[in-house]
Amino acid sequence: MAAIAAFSVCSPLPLSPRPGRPPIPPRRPTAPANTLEAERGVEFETGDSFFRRESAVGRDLGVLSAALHRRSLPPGGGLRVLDAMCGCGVRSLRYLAQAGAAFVWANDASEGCRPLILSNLSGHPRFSPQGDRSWVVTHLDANRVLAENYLRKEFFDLVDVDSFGSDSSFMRLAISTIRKGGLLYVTSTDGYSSGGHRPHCSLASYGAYVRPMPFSNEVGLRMLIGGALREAAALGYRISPLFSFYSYHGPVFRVMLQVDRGQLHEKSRYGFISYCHGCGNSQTFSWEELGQISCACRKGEISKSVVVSGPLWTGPLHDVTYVTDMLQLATEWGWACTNGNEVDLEKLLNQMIGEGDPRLPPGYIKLDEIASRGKMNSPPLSTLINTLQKEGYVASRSHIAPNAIKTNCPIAECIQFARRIRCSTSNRR
Ligand SMILES: C[S@@+](CC[C@H](N)C(=O)[O-])C[C@H]1O[C@@H](n2cnc3c(N)ncnc32)[C@H](O)[C@@H]1O
Repeated sequence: MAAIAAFSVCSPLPLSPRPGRPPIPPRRPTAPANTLEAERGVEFETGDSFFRRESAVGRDLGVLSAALHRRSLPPGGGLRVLDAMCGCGVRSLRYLAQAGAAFVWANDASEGCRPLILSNLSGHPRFSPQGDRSWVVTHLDANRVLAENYLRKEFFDLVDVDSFGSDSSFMRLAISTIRKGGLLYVTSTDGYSSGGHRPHCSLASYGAYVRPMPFSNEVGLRMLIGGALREAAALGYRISPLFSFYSYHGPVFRVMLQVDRGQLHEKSRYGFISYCHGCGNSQTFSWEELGQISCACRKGEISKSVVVSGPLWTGPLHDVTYVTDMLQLATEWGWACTNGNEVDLEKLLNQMIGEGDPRLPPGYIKLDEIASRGKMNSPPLSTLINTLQKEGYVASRSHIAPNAIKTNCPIAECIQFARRIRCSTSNRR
């Protein structure tokens, strides 16, 4: 920390706005032409920056969360956002224009993005009527921006770290820079680690030894939450996932976490997931139970096809009440319906509400797996879900895999139900 402190003394970073400073009209620098984009009515240029149109839904979800958080702040407390890897600045712009942020710090290591970011933000006043700065743009390593704000005790309500690869090297400082009860929005594109193909890398980055499992993309989200939880605990904080989002464009794993002081209330939500390649069942284990598995394994009582990954987050992927509020806001804003290239947020958020049921264990089963294990054609997904629910099980779709179900019904019984559905359909023909 001493080295960081010394660094910050000679920092060229803008400090907090000085009271009474008069507003300076923004200068509009020139941005590269022909790269105009629009998201939910907000226009911006992308130039040569790293920009993915497919990430618009991740930005929509971030903006909805930021707006909900702004509503929860005490009167007079404006929303402060740190967009640590802003690219062309689209998120910063949307946090200002759509979520009503009072202040956004837009940072990207690439100085080449500067004209673009300035141009995109220039439509938004740089100073509030009270003379407070509304946004600043810097080009530093994300960790340095986080460290300098932390050292100056300048905290944020939302820190957005939209990184390439693993986000784990930014996690500690990002958590430290968040106001009590604030939000951390993190992204990882490390699909190899979540797929179980690099267990030593997942161990190094997230503290989890991950083995190949059929629901590896859900494991990726759980690995990300588990890694954040571990870092937070070391700093004396606890985190709770508000929503988790996987997108196959990348692939990209995003989680929105609420950060609070103190220990995790529910310790049983951090443990191990086992999967049996032989029978298809999965199970969760606490630290204590893991000891029993390895003991049983040594005695040859557990099939060799069982793999165990962890420790990971084993609790719900989403907070159902929170996602319901997001859906309500999306509906209020007219974002719930699909519009051209935009993702159908209503469908996505409803799927998240279904799969956030705390009674659902981690993992999902693809219909193909049910069909292949039962040696039959796949039953219709919605019919199987309805049947399982009528039989008293919890069942929902997964936003991660469109042809999969999440259920607390053991796979052998699922196959029986699927077989009955198939038989009754063919009898009706
Ligand atoms: C995935 S892109 C960001 C995209 C942007 N958030 C959006 O929604 O369009 C990641 C960005 O991080 C920047 N970057 C990479 N490493 C960085 C670091 N260590 N610190 C700050 N920025 C970094 C890159 O220049 C790149 O623009």
